Amino acid sequence: MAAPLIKADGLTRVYQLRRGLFGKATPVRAVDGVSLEVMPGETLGIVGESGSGKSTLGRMLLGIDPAQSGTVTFEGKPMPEFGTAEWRALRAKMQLVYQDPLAALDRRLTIAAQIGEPLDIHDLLPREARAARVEALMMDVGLRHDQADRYPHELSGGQRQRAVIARALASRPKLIVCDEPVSALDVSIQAQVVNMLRDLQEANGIAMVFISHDLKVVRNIADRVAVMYLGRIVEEASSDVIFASPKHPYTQALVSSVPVPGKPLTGRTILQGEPPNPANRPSGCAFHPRCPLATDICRTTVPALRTIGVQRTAACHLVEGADAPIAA
Ligand SMILES: Nc1ncnc2c1ncn2[C@@H]1O[C@H](COP(=O)(O)OP(=O)(O)OP(=O)(O)O)[C@@H](O)[C@H]1O
Repeated sequence: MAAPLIKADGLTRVYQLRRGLFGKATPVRAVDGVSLEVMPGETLGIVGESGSGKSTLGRMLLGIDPAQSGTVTFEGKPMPEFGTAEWRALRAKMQLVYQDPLAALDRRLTIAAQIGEPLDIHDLLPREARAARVEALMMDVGLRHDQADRYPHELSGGQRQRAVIARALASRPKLIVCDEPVSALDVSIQAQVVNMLRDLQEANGIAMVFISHDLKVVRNIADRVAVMYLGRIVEEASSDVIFASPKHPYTQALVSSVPVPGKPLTGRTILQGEPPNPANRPSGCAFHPRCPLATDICRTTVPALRTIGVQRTAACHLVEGADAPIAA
């Protein structure tokens, strides 16, 4: 079997949340013992409500946010420490695209200059070949030739994100982490940008971690989906399995809120209660205060992430058909 491109083992990140200048610091476990793998060319969707730790996990995978414990390996080697020469060299192979293209772009540089930046930083192409590569990248993402000399503020939000994606592709990365890449865009163009990303990722065999709170978008792009709740993965399976037969009550609630064209929204499971506060983690299963099925064990005992059948893992006491717990 092929080896994973990137592998995370037991990743944990704790922030100290301080209220006011002299307030007592409260530890927030933004990411709590997360393990995952992404195969070359595969797209892993990461979903969950705001504050579930998706962005922190994405940054940790790229080595931008350090782990308190746990490891990341890329192509079988440990992730070098952030900021070192080894880490910078590896950045050509792993890119980040996040929500706000205006913040990601330098407003004083033209679009063509910025798309070509990685080629210069990593010294990837002779000067003569650079212009042609930038032009090809612009075409790939659907930008016009005459937009090369424009500045970011002269483009629409969608065009800016296309430029950011072209820049991310310039160094021929093996992995792109996309953190809510279309959430800030007009709904009418979200699908276009997602379809373009999927086509480019498939054509170039790039692995992708696609972070989003929007399950409609994830369904359209991910091969596999990991569902996060309060810093932990609570269910993971292929996209088909997650959307056709979610097992964890949290996943069921998320999936049932996704509209399916031509189907009325009946039988929906509405998520009860407040979104969770990571600084105040409930005992037992962190989802139990909102879970319609919670029993005594859910209030007292943290459920282990277990394999369910052959294709799925889930962390829920009530899911049946479970095999042995996965080793922590
Ligand atoms: N730099 C930081 N300092 C302190 N706490 C942080 C920091 N970054 C994130 N957190 C906290 O960690 C938790 C997880 O945040 P994170 O942004 O990773 O979640 P998310 O699922 O991506 O949410 P969103 O979609 O709102 O960005 C939150 O409670 C957040 O407040």
